[in-house]
Amino acid sequence: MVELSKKISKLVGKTNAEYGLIKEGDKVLVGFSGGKDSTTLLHALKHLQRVAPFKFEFKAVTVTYGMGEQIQFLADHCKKYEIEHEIVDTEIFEIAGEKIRKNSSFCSFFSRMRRGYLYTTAQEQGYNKLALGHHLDDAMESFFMNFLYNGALRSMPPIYQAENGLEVIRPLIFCRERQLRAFAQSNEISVIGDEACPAMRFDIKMPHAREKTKKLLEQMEEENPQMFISMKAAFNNIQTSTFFQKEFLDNNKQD
Ligand SMILES: Nc1ncnc2c1ncn2[C@@H]1O[C@H](COP(=O)(O)OP(=O)(O)OP(=O)(O)O)[C@@H](O)[C@H]1O
Repeated sequence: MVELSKKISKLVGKTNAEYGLIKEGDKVLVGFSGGKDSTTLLHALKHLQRVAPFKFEFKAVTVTYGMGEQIQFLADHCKKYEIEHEIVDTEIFEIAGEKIRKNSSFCSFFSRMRRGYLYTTAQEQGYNKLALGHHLDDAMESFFMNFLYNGALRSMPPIYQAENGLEVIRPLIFCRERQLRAFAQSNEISVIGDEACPAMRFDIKMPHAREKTKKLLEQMEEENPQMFISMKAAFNNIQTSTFFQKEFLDNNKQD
């Protein structure tokens, strides 16, 4: 059996209760890339199944891109830990090559297409939730990328509804990336590397904005080790009437 740290299991249980992520009778499809995040997610859900006072089922699904990925070890991992697993083979790589050039849009194309396959698989097989392995560092990176490069204040919610009614959930959203890395290392679980997009396994560089944002956050945290605590609190303390957007300023009174 794997050792899940108390910190991770507590955080996942708390997040689950606070946001109503998984409930009695849910059927949850788990996006399993084989990276440290989704691998931890599988084991966190396995643990939740053992300790939660409600029953739910889940299955891991790996989407391949038609890039000759070697993923037998993912199937082996799931078999070893008695986790149901399915591989959905696609030709995303070929379609991407035809549609876009080798630049940063490659990564968002991959992720949109992959999400599409996961939504369809969930819908076709009667799953009502899709769980993804995003964590707090992902949410903060996404916030800063949108803030600094895309002109939007947006991040990654713990739960949202996709167009087809499927609920997408992020049980690890309050875990730090380093906790997930430590989980994989201490259990000697082999995982796929941390590339921000599958194309990077080949000859495509990490998108400029993402790379810059990651570095920026690292530097900021070195100077202010409490930074993530404050940022997490800020995400729960959104004062919309202090910005420039007109619809939030109607009848705006401030002390
Ligand atoms: N090929 C895939 N098949 C199924 N689900 C995937 C796949 N790739 C990513 N996902 C899901 O989407 C989430 C976010 O993907 P992303 O590539 O941004 O994360 P990541 O940091 O590489 O995570 P991980 O460490 O789990 O690979 C993953 O945690 C996982 O749940």
